[in-house]
Amino acid sequence: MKEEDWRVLKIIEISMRYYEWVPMPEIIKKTKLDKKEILYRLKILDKFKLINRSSYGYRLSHRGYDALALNAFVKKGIITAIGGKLGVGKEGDVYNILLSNNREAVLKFHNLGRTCFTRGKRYRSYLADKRHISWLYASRLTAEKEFEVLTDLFPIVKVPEPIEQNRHAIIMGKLKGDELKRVDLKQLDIDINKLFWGIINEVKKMYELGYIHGDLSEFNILIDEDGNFTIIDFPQAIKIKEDKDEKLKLNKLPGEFKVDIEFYLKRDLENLLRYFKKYGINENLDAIYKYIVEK
Ligand SMILES: Nc1ncnc2c1ncn2[C@@H]1O[C@H](COP(=O)(O)OP(=O)(O)OP(=O)(O)O)[C@@H](O)[C@H]1O
Ligand SMILES: [Mg+2]
Ligand SMILES: [Mg+2]
Repeated sequence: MKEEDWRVLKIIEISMRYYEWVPMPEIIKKTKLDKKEILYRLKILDKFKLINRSSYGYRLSHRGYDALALNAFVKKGIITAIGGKLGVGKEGDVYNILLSNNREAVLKFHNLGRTCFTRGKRYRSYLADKRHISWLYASRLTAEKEFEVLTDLFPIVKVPEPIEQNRHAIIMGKLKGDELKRVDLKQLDIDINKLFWGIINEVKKMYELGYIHGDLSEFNILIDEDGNFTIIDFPQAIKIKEDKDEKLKLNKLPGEFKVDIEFYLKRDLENLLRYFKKYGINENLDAIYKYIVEK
């Protein structure tokens, strides 16, 4: 791809703030290229499936958005190679990458709207007042959110190191190990009770820093063969203070926000208790909840 191809693609990206389908006259006006050249560039972009077209005009495809983020990382000299897919989540794909300092890392694309928007509710707190949200905007917002949370938590809490963010993509430190869900803890030479309390203590630290994970379960904790664990996947994290402010703005009684915090935190804890019950850990939800929220 040539510089002009990227230019046309970026103009389409920018114009999508105003158009569902960006019309040709707009592309001509903004790129200052002539129509013949633009048509040629669009053909290339179309060949790589970076755009979609209709009778109204052109728009960025999900792949096109991925390409723009990737190109930005490459141009900044951050990424030198991209490898295989590590995982396909409901909201995005995770790839192995190589940084320019030869360090391995992972790249996570947030792709909201590619699948259905069933998790929409969780995002409502920060998308509430933005009408007509496009997947483009929503995906970028969740990536920014996840990056911000990781930045606030790392390295105090055991989470991946945040490295870079661009558009809907974040680069973070690569972790060894597998999802708890896919590991048989009995096969590991570890103290399961210690692991459980280790995770609970991370949740407590997270809470003290003002966050609730919001989707904590055996799917979002990675563990290596030595029993070292890391908590991942933060786009839906709940910022305790922000929630408080939001509710106060809506003229709710101060007591009411506590209900939400308690609900989300207890739901996370219930997931953990359910998982660890299979390994003979029988702790009481209210007692653990109290342990986390008290100073
Ligand atoms: N920093 C990392 N290092 C190694 N592997 C990772 C890392 N981050 C994510 N993964 C892998 O990619 C998978 C998907 O990542 P993550 O859970 O963050 O994305 P998601 O799309 O939100 O997934 P879900 O649909 O489960 O919510 C993880 O389950 C894990 O296997
Ligand atoms: Mg996940
Ligand atoms: Mg997730």
